[in-house]
Amino acid sequence: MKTIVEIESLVHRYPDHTTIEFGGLDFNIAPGEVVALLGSNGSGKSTLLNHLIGQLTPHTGSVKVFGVNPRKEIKKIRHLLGMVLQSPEEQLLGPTVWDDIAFALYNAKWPEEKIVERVESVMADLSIGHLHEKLPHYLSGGEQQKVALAGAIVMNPQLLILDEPFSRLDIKSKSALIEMLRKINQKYGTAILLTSHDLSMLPELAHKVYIIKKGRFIGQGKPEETLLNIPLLLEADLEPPALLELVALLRKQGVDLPYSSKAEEVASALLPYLSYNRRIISR
Ligand SMILES: Nc1ncnc2c1ncn2[C@@H]1O[C@H](COP(=O)(O)OP(=O)(O)OP(=O)(O)O)[C@@H](O)[C@H]1O
Repeated sequence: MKTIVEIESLVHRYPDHTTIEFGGLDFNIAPGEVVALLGSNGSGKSTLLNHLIGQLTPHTGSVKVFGVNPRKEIKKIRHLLGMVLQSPEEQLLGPTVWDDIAFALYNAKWPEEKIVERVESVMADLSIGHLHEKLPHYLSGGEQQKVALAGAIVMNPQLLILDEPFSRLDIKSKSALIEMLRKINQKYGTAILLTSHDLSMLPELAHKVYIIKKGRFIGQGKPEETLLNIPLLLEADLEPPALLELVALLRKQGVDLPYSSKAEEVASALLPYLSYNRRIISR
């Protein structure tokens, strides 16, 4: 299968000699794939993302993104990448929200009317149209995250890299972001790599999940397999979402439940079992 991201025997060494050896299962991303990288604090997620965008130099091993070494040739692939890193406020450089989001389009010399059309459509998708005159510096954390995301998707990247995209968002904004990422993925075939500790949001979004522990990829698969593998999640110090844990436990007891992070779906699959038992008890 064609891949757009590959790493091989990657070892990173920070100046203080903290060393992360990425290993275990192969890590790769195919065009149009939505990949969630899950791991506890310090497991190496941000380090890996920084290698993919050419911010770090491998101690040994290699990284390929769209077939090139991002550390050496980022200019060749920069237009294919959109990213929001862990401190989105550091990415917001325009004097106003509107300028910030439009920045890459002006740089790419888009005609003015196309720029206005595109920026307005992205702002509407993220429900941030009301912020257009605001100074990015004075936005709330969640608003900054959305503005940085708008700046990342405005050029229709082929790979969107998101470090903890849900961390500052309230529940309504999280669901809206999931919806939007799904839309971008389906409409434009944009591949997405995101990191998260919050597993409850992923079942509806990710095509593939990697579980990382201290640089080692210890699990990989479809979310419905990986996120129901409770021992694997616990081994990686990840908190299994309560509903998925319940589904996994009841499935082991032979109860036929769907893989879902929606309580209503699990509840309606459970109801027939409950009414069957109630009939037995009342006899
Ligand atoms: N600049 C640095 N200098 C030295 N060590 C670092 C540096 N940045 C990260 N590390 C160390 O590298 C390891 C991996 O860090 P990384 O930030 O990649 O983890 P993470 O999985 O993204 O964690 P989190 O979920 O907390 O963001 C940690 O042990 C961290 O202390």
